Amino acid sequence: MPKFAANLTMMFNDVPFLHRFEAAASCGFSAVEYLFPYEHPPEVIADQLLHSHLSQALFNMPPGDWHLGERGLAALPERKRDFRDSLDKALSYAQVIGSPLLHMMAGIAPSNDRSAIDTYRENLKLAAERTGEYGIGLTIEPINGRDMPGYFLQNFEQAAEFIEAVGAAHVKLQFDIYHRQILHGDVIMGLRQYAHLIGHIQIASVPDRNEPFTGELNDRLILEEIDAIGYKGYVGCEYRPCRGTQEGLTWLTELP
Ligand SMILES: O=C(O)[C@@H](O)C(=O)CO
Ligand SMILES: [Mg+2]
Repeated sequence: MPKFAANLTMMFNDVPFLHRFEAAASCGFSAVEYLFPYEHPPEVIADQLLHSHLSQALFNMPPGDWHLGERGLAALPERKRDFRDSLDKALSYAQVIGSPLLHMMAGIAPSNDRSAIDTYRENLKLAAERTGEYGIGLTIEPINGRDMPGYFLQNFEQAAEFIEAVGAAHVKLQFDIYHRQILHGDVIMGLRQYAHLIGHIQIASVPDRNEPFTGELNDRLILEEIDAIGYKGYVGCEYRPCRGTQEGLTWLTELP
């Protein structure tokens, strides 16, 4: 079976963010991910990781103003300056925290708009160069438009084209099984097709984004396939626990 990372944005929400590291470790996790660390100094987060003996799997670049509905800046032609600043901030956090991966969110923009596409390509190239200098991997993730209406990157094939056009080995696909199923279905074929591009995987039940093994997918087969394609990274548990996080972890403790 693959190794798992607790997603601290969605899991352990009964305690404040900085307490979730210890909570994850006490449930047996050896790694964590979350959307954004930026409300806390990176040194404080690095301390939490150290004290809880956890590795950082990944986090996202600053998304713009989340409360105003922004969901990333990479495809926004009028926000190129802000994108560069967000990249700088993410890199400085990733260095202190020790994150091997950064996820670049695209933002809300029409997927077929020429200027959004050109901006996204340009920003992806810039982010690839900068992360490369720091020895950090970069991911992009197709996200379904039901959860994130108007999100620019809603297609796995388009994501693969963007990655291949950059042609840098550290630029990878974030394969979120939940989004994949909602966007295209055919999860196992998707894992096989994009095995060479996958840099990070996340899992949740479909359609409710709860614990794996509670939705419409055969999660056992999917986890076996993740091993079969030779994926060695973490699988992020990016789901909203149905009741308590710890009580809902039987799917994980009962895995062979
Ligand atoms: O799937 C998701 O929603 C996340 O992985 C993310 O990065 C944006 O919310
Ligand atoms: Mg995800």
